[in-house]
Amino acid sequence: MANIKNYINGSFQNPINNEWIDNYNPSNGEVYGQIPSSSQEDVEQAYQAAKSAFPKWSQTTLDERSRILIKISELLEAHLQAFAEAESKDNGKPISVAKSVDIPRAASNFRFFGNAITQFASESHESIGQNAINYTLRQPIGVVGCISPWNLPLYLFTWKIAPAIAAGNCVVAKPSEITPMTAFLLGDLCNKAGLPKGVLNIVHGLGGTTGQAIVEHPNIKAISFTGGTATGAHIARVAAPMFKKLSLELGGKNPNIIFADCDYEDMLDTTVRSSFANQGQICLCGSRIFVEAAIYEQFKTDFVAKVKQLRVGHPSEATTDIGALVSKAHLEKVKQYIKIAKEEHGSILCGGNEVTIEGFESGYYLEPTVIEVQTNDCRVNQEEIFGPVVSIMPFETEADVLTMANDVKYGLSATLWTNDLKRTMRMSNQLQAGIVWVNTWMMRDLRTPFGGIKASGVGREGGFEALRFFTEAKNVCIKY
Ligand SMILES: NC(=O)C1=CN([C@@H]2O[C@H](COP(=O)(O)OP(=O)(O)OC[C@H]3O[C@@H](n4cnc5c(N)ncnc54)[C@H](O)[C@@H]3O)[C@@H](O)[C@H]2O)C=CC1
Ligand SMILES: O=C(O)/C=C/C=C(\O)C(=O)O
Repeated sequence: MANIKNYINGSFQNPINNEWIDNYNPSNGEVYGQIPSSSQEDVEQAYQAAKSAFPKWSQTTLDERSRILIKISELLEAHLQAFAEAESKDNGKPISVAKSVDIPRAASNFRFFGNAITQFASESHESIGQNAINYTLRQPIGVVGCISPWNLPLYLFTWKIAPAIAAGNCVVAKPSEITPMTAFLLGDLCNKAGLPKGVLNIVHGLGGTTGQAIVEHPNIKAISFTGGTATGAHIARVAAPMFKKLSLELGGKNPNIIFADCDYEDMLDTTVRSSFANQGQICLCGSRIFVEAAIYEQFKTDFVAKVKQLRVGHPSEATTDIGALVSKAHLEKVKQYIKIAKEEHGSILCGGNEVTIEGFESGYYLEPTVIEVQTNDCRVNQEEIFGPVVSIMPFETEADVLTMANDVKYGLSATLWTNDLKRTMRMSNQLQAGIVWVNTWMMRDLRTPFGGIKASGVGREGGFEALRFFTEAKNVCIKY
């Protein structure tokens, strides 16, 4: 059994209440370890450790903070294989994805913010004619909370804790209880890299108890959260009256808009990826595909043919394109949407069924599924499914597709396929999304603002936006 412990004040501890949660391997449906079901007392201990570490860490030079973060990055790279195997086992994603995407990006997050903090500058404003100069300090907040989801476990966990620590804060962090393993393994690397004890504290447990205790803690002054929109709304209700800073990265129902003048083969390959990467469990996946009528039938034939070639298999097989979904409950949720699609008179063009993998019959496998819908105004097009399921439908005009793309409660990302520059400019301006990709998908530059509008969240992560979130601006005005 692979048992996990809390990482508090630089050491590994059992939960005070000695209560545990089973940890499942999605590839075979078996329990393979236990994780702490931490209580408010554990969160308080983590908070106290963070509070004690803060005076020194907040005064640690930027060079030293940078050195430690880059060292963590190097250690992650040195342990790539072990971390990728752990991530794949915990989450069900193909090991190839964990090895080429998740763990390298986690390492990049530390390297990026290790470098970024040395370039982070504050502003000054000369009050001309008033004999005064203003300068703005960017001070760390103190103890901050970071709560992350299960779809990109270490990738998103480190996307929060790296900027928080770089900016001089101390952190109480909680990974998803569904995928806690790599966050647990990270603690050891932090010690090896020389991160002072108490700067990062990792408390495991359920959202409604452990997560809730972080959000409710009166002295944890900022919360950075990624996860479902309903949970984000709940966190906002708890945290807002306490005047906490909030960064909420929530769900998406992203349009993938394909015009007839696009580079067809590039579009086709990328659309398969943007639909089904990570079993479709990425908030940025293009789950609503709109295709210009002139190429709709051709696209439908070619897309379905390519999707049928995707191999659903055990995550450890090099040939696997689609691994297991993250949990039994999530598999059931996604299957429920396939049922809803049929009730709504959608046509299942391919997929729609569970897959049994020999030797792993209790794993959570589902065929990649393409549903042809008649209207954007159906549940399959309006609600986040977050699995290997996409819808397709044709459109006639730019105005029509823009209306449909925006006619959804979410506003995270949008992808546009066209070679028409003026159309690109018009549509990029009008699409209601925090991120627009044109002729590409999920091309990431960590300096760029990342986040959504509408029900997709509040605030931006990435680059200096993240460092601004994790600092308080204080203006000093000096009259001379
Ligand atoms: N980034 C995204 O867009 C993500 C979206 N989702 C969506 O959310 C749906 C539900 O997935 P869940 O695993 O239930 O996500 P969730 O939003 O409940 O979980 C995300 C994190 O929040 C924590 N959490 C839950 N309740 C909390 C609370 N009251 N206070 C503080 N922390 C809390 C969880 O323990 C986990 O660490 C998915 O089916 C999917 O549609 C899920 C994961 C990521
Ligand atoms: O920062 C990125 O590159 C990706 C972020 C993805 C999510 O926030 C998500 O899928 O939840």
